[in-house]
Amino acid sequence: MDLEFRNLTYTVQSRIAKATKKVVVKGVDGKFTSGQLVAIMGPSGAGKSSLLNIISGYRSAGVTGELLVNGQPRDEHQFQRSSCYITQEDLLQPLLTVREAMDVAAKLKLPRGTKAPSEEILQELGLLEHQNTRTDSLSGGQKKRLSIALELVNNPPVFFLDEPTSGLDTVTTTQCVKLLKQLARQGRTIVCTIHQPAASLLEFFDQLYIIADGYCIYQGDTAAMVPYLESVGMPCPRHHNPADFIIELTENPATVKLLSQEILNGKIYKTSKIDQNCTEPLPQMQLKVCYQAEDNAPETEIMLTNEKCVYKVQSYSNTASMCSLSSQLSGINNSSAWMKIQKPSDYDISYSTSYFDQFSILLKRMLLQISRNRQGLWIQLLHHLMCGLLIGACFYNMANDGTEMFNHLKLCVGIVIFFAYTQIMVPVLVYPQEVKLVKKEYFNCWYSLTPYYAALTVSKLPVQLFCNILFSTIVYFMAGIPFNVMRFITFCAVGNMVSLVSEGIGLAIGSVFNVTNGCAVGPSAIAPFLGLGVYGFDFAHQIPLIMNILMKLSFIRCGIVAMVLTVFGFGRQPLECSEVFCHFAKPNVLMQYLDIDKSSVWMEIMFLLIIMLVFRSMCYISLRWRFAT
Ligand SMILES: Nc1ncnc2c1ncn2[C@@H]1O[C@H](COP(=O)(O)OP(=O)(O)OP(=O)(O)O)[C@@H](O)[C@H]1O
Repeated sequence: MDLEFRNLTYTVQSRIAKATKKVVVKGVDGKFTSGQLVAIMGPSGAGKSSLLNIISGYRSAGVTGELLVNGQPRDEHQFQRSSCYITQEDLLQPLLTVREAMDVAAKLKLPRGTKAPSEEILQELGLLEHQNTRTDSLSGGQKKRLSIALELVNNPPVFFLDEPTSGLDTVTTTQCVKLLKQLARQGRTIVCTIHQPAASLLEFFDQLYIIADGYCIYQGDTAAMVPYLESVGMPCPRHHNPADFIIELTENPATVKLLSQEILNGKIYKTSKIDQNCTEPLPQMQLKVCYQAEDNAPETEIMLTNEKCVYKVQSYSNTASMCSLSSQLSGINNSSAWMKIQKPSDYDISYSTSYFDQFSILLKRMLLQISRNRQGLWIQLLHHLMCGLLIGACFYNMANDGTEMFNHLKLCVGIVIFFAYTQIMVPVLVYPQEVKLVKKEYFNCWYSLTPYYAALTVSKLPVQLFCNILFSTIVYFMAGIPFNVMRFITFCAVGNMVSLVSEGIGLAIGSVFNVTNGCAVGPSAIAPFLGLGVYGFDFAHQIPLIMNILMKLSFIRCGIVAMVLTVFGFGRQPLECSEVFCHFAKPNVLMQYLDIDKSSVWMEIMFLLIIMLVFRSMCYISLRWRFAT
């Protein structure tokens, strides 16, 4: 696939000062041809990653200009299916072995029943002997190769890599670039950003695209760069690394301007080969092209090129004959091109697997990861056990004492606050990192967001429900709440609902913000709900209307009301009274006093359900929004 971009501009807006705009990429042109290993180079902050993100489609907000594939305006969805983006950070699913990660990628990316080429790819990339190693135990170079291997599963023709050699030693860097060269030689377009490569490494790249201060200052064959610099009066000294030299030149803004003008900001391609334009097919070069379309491949690409000119099939419909004459071909100015033969019936830009398959594959993967996170499981279990015992001990055998009305309330409030605070912290702290990984997989068309989100929600339930029920059971029996099947079930259900709402808030925060100080953000997010929840028990008659409405939105209030109604409802007998008179011995007196006697536990649970759906929808929408930009 040939990639082309014209007049590409990328503008970012400061989040703090909205009026401040910065143009990061400034109206550049360029073309990356298939079968070539292309390096985007430039000094730090020049706009390399930004350019790569734009061309790959990883970033679309603030971008203007034209993006073309094989000379045609590109369809972003289709392009995403045929390209992949490998981030600078090695984003790999933790707690899986190399082989498991490959198998999951193959199941998600290939249609059901297709033989996964995992073993061949691992062999080719030198990872077969590490197939049983966990991804988090791999070395930097191995992680990079695994990132490439995962994307190779469905054999995309275009690879984008952001700084694939960063953090690697010289030997590993060379191995990595050699691998990329090999992939390019197999017919793929490989584009990567790279910091000043050593002279020996530079030779591996076929094409260089050099950017400085958002302008293109060189585009062309690697071998043509030194002669070009010489031709503009900037000869590279002998024994000097040309990559270092051109980067050094960018220190002077006037030189950047001059070089950018010379290359017409990327409109010109400098080549070391014989440069000859071919606009018409040459009759004497009539040739017959025969080919065999691969059965499983939705499309087959054939490049026709010789030293002088390159041809492309303009339109080709008769796939049955598998042959074509060069009279059907027409030359394209000054560029190499691909002959693209599509099998219309196989042409499909949707996912390779159904939503249900994606959901079940992702669910299995998540459950496997959860089950392997032994430390996390033990911490969660012990936390619920210890807190249950502690709260149970504080309110030991008080639940049936008519003289202890305020303790009854404290018990209900304490349980709700425990669930609210416990569940918000984990997603706030952990989810931002997961979002980056999910964005990579989503962008590379492994799966759709809906099955992912459904799997995420379901996968957390078993452990969460088990721990919550364990906590509720301990507190229920230690506090001495009289046993009643419905009361016990509702008691556990209310706790679980509060915990699910709280987790939803945590996910919504984690999906929007990359919070480094999540320990502060989690409690702060709960605080307004807590304030409104407690305010709601200020004997509601005197509460202004607006506060009345606001406090009804507090899930903590809903949780406390539901908990009180559960503990004192379901036909609860009058409490024991050890004194002459206990004002609150009859449960309905307490409920009247709290002004919740007309409330229904089922209504409160329904409110909790609605609030939970609102926050979980917010998380889903924010993920969609983040992934779309
Ligand atoms: N979202 C953004 N908001 C503000 N500035 C941005 C944003 N994205 C990029 N920039 C700015 O644009 C410039 C180019 O950034 P980019 O990351 O593309 O550079 P780079 O060439 O890849 O640098 P490096 O090699 O150091 O990674 C930098 O000055 C950066 O601060």
